[in-house]
Amino acid sequence: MARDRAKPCELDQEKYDADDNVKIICLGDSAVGKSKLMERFLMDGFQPQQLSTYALTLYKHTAMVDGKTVLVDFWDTAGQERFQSMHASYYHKAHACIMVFDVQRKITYKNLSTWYTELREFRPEIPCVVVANKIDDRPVSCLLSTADMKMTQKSFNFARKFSLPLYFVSAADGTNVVKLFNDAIRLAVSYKQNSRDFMDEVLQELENINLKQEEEEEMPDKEQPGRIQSPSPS
Ligand SMILES: Nc1nc2c(ncn2[C@@H]2O[C@H](COP(=O)(O)OP(=O)(O)OP(=O)(O)O)[C@@H](O)[C@H]2O)c(=O)[nH]1
Ligand SMILES: [Mg+2]
Repeated sequence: MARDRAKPCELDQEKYDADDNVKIICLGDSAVGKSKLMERFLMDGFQPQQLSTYALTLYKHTAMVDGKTVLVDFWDTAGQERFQSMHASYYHKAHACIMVFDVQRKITYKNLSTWYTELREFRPEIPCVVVANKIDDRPVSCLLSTADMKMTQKSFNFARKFSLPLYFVSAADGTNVVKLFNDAIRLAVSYKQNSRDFMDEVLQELENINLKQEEEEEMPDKEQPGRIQSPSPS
């Protein structure tokens, strides 16, 4: 964020030149590591201080997808109970969702179903990925042992139940973070390009009408068909 704030002009230029833009939202209980994951991806850093997101932080990122510039808005919100039912505008026109839980705290895994139900109320069709964060806290070899693998599959079968991709990541050491975010961006772009979501079409239509009106207001002298033009002095 700080980086983007320091270069507002460049950002505007990028926005102007971008081939596309997408919105990706992040959901999950408080302290699962939503903000730290964004920090790791966007700034390649990790400050282990314990600051909860107050209400909403918007991170802007430019990505290249198949040779095209894509502007990505990452929306990060507080997962605290007092905010647990998100305002509808948080979901508004989102193209993908990253849903995070903490492998150390079972309750954050259990609460995924509440987050998922709310997500689907507002965005029934957008791609959603499930993220098991903080795998650095437990030995990775443990996750890979046969016995533990069974436990992992059994206890984390939420993703399988809803056919959602599952990523084991660590914001602290960076494991899988770049892959997670790059995949999420691709899913968002592909959803935006291919979706036949009715609400999206209606909203796009309204936006086009507004743009047309704005253009007409900006160009009042534009030649109107059938209008009589006074001869210009030669
Ligand atoms: N060990 C370890 N700690 C992590 C990891 N990711 C986050 N944390 C720690 O978990 C705590 C919460 O991280 P945040 O990113 O602030 O959590 P959040 O989901 O944004 O929380 P809210 O803003 O309250 O919703 C911090 O103390 C982080 O240092 C990780 O991958 N490994
Ligand atoms: Mg946060």
